[in-house]
Amino acid sequence: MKTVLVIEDDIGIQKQLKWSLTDYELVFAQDRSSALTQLRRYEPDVVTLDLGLPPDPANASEGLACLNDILSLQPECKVIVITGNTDNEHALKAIALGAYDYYQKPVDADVLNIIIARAFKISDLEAENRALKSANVGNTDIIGNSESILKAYRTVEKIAPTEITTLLLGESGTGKEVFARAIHRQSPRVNKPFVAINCASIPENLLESELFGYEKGAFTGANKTTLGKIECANGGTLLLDEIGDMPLSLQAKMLRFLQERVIERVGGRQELEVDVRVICATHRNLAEMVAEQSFREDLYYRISEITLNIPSLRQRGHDIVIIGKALLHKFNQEFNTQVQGFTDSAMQSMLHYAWPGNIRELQNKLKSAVILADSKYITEEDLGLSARNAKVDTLRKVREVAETQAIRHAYTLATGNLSKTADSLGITRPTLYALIDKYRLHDLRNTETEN
Ligand SMILES: Nc1ncnc2c1ncn2[C@@H]1O[C@H](COP(=O)(O)OP(=O)(O)OP(=O)(O)O)[C@@H](O)[C@H]1O
Repeated sequence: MKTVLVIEDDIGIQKQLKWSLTDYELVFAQDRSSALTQLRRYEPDVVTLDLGLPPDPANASEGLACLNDILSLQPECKVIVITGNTDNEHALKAIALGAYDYYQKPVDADVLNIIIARAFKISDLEAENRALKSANVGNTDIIGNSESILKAYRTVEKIAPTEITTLLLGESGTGKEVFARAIHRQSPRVNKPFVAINCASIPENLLESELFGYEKGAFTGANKTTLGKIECANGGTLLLDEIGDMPLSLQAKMLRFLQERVIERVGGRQELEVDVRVICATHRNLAEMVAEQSFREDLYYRISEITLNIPSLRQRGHDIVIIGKALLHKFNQEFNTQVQGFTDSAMQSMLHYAWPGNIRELQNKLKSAVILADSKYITEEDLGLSARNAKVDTLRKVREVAETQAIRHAYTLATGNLSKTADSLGITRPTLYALIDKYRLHDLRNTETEN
C-alpha cells in the first residue's frame, strides 16, 4: 500500500480523511516539526498539507514554510496543499513555490482521491524516468548497472584514452558496436569520424575496395577515385566488425595496414599514410580459428593488444528488466502506444529466458509485444516467451561458467601471475593457457605480471 503523509492539525478532518482515503496507508502530522519527522521516516511520494498550521492557523505562513522545508528535503515529493474555500491567493503562492496541486475545503472524498491517484501516477512516471536516465553507464548508450557491465565499462574508461588496438569479443547482439562507440566517445578522437564496417555483410570481392578504396579505372565500373572506410576514418576510429569473417586473402593486407599505418587503394601505386585507431569485434572464437588456420596468427596478436569480453544478456541479471523498460519507453514513443510495464510473469520469464540473440532479440520481442499488447501491461504471451523457452544451462555451459570464475578468482589472488594461478588451481601452465584460449580470457595474458 502506498503511503500518504497528511499534515493536518484538525483531528476531525484527520478522521474524515482516514475514512475517505482507504486505498492508502495514511501517516499524520499536526505541525511543521512533526511533519518533517514523518517525512524523514516514511519518505512518502505524496503529501497533503493544510496551509493553516499552528502556531498561525488563521494564516498560511507556517504552511508555506512547511512546504518549503518538505521540498528542500525531498524535492520530488508531490505536495497537495489544502486551503480554506476562499483562499486562492495562498493556494497560488504554494503552487509557485513548487506544490503539485491544491484543493479547497470542505473535503470531498471522490475529488481528493482522484487528485492523490494522479499525483502518484506522475510521481511513478518521474521515478521511472530518473531510473532510466541513471541507467545509462557514463555518457554512453550502454544501459545497465550489473557488475559484469560496470566491469566492462571500467575497462573502456582505461583503454579509451590510449591508442591500443582493442578486440571486443561477445555473442551476437550483445552491444559490441555500442561499446566500440563508447571507446571512441571517451577518446581524444571524439570529434573525428567513427566508421564501422561489417566484414561479414560485404561480399568477399567487394570488401577490399570498401576498406581500402579504389582508383579511377581500377576495374570495370570504377568511374572515379573513391575513398575506402579506412581513409574515411582518418583521424578517428575504425570498427572492423565481424573481423573473424574477413577472408584470408585480405588478412595479409590488413596486417600490413595495422603494422605500418599505410594503405594502397585498389589499382593505386601510391602508399597513403593514415592515422586511424582500430577496434575489432567478433562473436567467433578467434583462438580456435587460429588453431584451425582460418585466421592468421600474426593478425590475431596484432588486433588483440587488449581483449574486452562483452557479457551476454543472460549474464547481466536484473539489467534485462532495466534495458526492457528503457526499450518499452522508446517503442511507446515510436509507435505512440501507452504500454506501462510488464506483468510479473512476463518479468519472470524475461529473467529466465536464455536470450541467445541478446539485446537485439530483446528489442525484436519487445517491439512486437508493444504493438500486439491488448492491455497496459505486456504479458508472457505478448513476448512469445513460455516455460518451453526457459533457460536450461547445458553441463558444458555450467562448466564454462564455473571454470571461468575459478580461473579469474585464482588469477586475482595470484595478483596476475599465471604460474601461481596455475599452481593454485592444481593444473599445469600449458593447461591454464589452453583454458584461457578456450574461454577467451585473453585479458589475463595481456595483463600478466612478473611478480
Ligand atoms: N547495454 C545496452 N543497452 C541498451 N541497448 C543496447 C545495449 N547494448 C546494445 N544495445 C542495442 O542492441 C542492439 C545490438 O547492439 P550491437 O549492434 O552493438 O551488437 P553487436 O554485438 O555489435 O551485434 P553483432 O555481433 O550482431 O554485430 C543495438 O540496437 C544497440 O543499440
